[in-house]
Amino acid sequence: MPEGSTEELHSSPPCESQVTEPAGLLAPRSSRTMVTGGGGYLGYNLGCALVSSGVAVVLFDLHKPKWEIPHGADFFKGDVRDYEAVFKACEGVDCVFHVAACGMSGLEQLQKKDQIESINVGGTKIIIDVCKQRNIPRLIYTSTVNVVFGGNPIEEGDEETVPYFPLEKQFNHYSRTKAIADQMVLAANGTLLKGGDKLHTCVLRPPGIYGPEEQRHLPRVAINIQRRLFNFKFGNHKVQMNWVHIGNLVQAHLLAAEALTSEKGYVASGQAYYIHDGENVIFSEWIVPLFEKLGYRKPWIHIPVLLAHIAATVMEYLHLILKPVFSFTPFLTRNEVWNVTVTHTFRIDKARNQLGYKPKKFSFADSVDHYLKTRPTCQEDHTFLKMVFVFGILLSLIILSFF
Ligand SMILES: NC(=O)c1ccc[n+]([C@@H]2O[C@H](COP(=O)([O-])OP(=O)(O)OC[C@H]3O[C@@H](n4cnc5c(N)ncnc54)[C@H](O)[C@@H]3O)[C@@H](O)[C@H]2O)c1
Repeated sequence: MPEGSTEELHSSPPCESQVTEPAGLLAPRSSRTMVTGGGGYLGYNLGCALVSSGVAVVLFDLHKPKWEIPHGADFFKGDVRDYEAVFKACEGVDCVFHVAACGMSGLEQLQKKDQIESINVGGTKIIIDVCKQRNIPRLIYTSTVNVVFGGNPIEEGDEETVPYFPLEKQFNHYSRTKAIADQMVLAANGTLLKGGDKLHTCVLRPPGIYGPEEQRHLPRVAINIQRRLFNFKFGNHKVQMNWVHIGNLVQAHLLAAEALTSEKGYVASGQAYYIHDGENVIFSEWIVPLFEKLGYRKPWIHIPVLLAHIAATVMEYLHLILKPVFSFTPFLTRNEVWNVTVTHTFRIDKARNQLGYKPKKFSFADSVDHYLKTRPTCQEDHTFLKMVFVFGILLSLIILSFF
C-alpha cells in the first residue's frame, strides 16, 4: 500500500476481545478522530473502543495492526514525521490521540538517538502543527511515568509535586524524548488554531501496560523465563510499582477526550494525569502467575542490583558491538533494571476527580492465560542468546572484582 493512503479493510466485528469493556463508556463528542500509533497495542484498542462508541477513526501508523481493522476505522499508512501525510490523514478530524512512539523497550530502546528523537519529539511537533492548521481543537498525548522517573524512588507521586526528571540525567532516549514531547503538548494548550479557536491539550502518563494480546512485555518476559534467564532475582522484595490494564487505559483516553470539551468545562485543558489500575504492586509477587502458569520455578538465585545493572550495561554494549553481524534483544536493559528495582508509585486521585476515571479490577493471571492460549507453538533455538547472557554475567563478575 502506498505511503499516505487510507485503506478500509475487513468489516469484521470490532475487537471486543481485546478490551473487556471498552465500548459504550461514552461517546467522545467527535465525528472523526485520529489515533497515531493506531497499528500498535494501545492505539488499536483505543480505535476499537472509539468505533464501538460510534466515532469514526483513522488509525495512523507505519505498520498495519496485526489484528483485523474494525468496521468504522480506516487504516492510514504514514509516518508522524511526515507533515503532508499527517495533514492528509487529519481531514475531517476533530480530535487527535497521539499514541505513536519509538524506543520504549527491549531492542527499540537501543535505537539511534536521532531516530527516537525525530519520532517522539519531531513527530509530536508535527501533530501539534497539523492540529493548528486543521483547526483540530483536542489533542490527547499518551506520555509515560518515565517523564518523572529515572531511577529515583517515588512514593505516591502526584502531578503537582513530582517534577520532570532532569533531561540531562535521563540515560535513555525514550524517557528523555517522551518528557520533551509531554512538555510540548502541555505548552501547546491554549494556542490559537488557524480558524481562531483554541487548542485544548492534555497528557496521560501510564506505567507498564498489560492485557490480552499485549506484545511488548509479557511475551518477552515469558520467552526469557523459558530460556531460564530469569532464574535470577535482584533488588529489594518490597519494591512497588503500578501497572495499567489496557481496558483501564482506553477508558482514561476516552474520558480525557470528553474532558477537553466545553460540556465538561475544558477541565482537562493543559493537565497531566497519572493513569493506572489504582493499586501498588510488588513486582516480584505480581509476576508470579507467569512463572507458575508456564510451569517454571520462581527466580531463586539472588544477585545484587549492581550486578544486574552491570549485566544490562554489558548486554547493551554487546548488542551495539555485535549489531553489524548479529542482532539480538538484550533480555534486560538498564532502564528495565531500574523499573523493577526502584519503587515508583503514583496517585491517580486527579484523574478520578477531574476525569471521572474509575479503574476496573483486572487480573494479570487472565492475561497470562490468554497468552498461553494464543502464543506461537514453534520456539527458536536460543543457544546463542544463552551464550551471550553467560558471557555478560562473566564479564560483569570480572568488572565487579575490580571494585
Ligand atoms: N507499553 C507500555 O508499557 C507503555 C507504558 C507507558 C507508556 N506507553 C506509551 O503508550 C503508547 C503506546 O504504547 P504501545 O504499548 O501501544 O506501543 P506499540 O509499540 O504497540 O505501538 C506504538 C505504535 O507506534 C507506531 N509508530 C512508531 N513510530 C511511528 C512513526 N514514525 N509514525 C507512525 N507510527 C509510528 C508503531 O508502528 C506502533 O504500531 C506510547 O506512546 C508509549 O510511549 C506505553
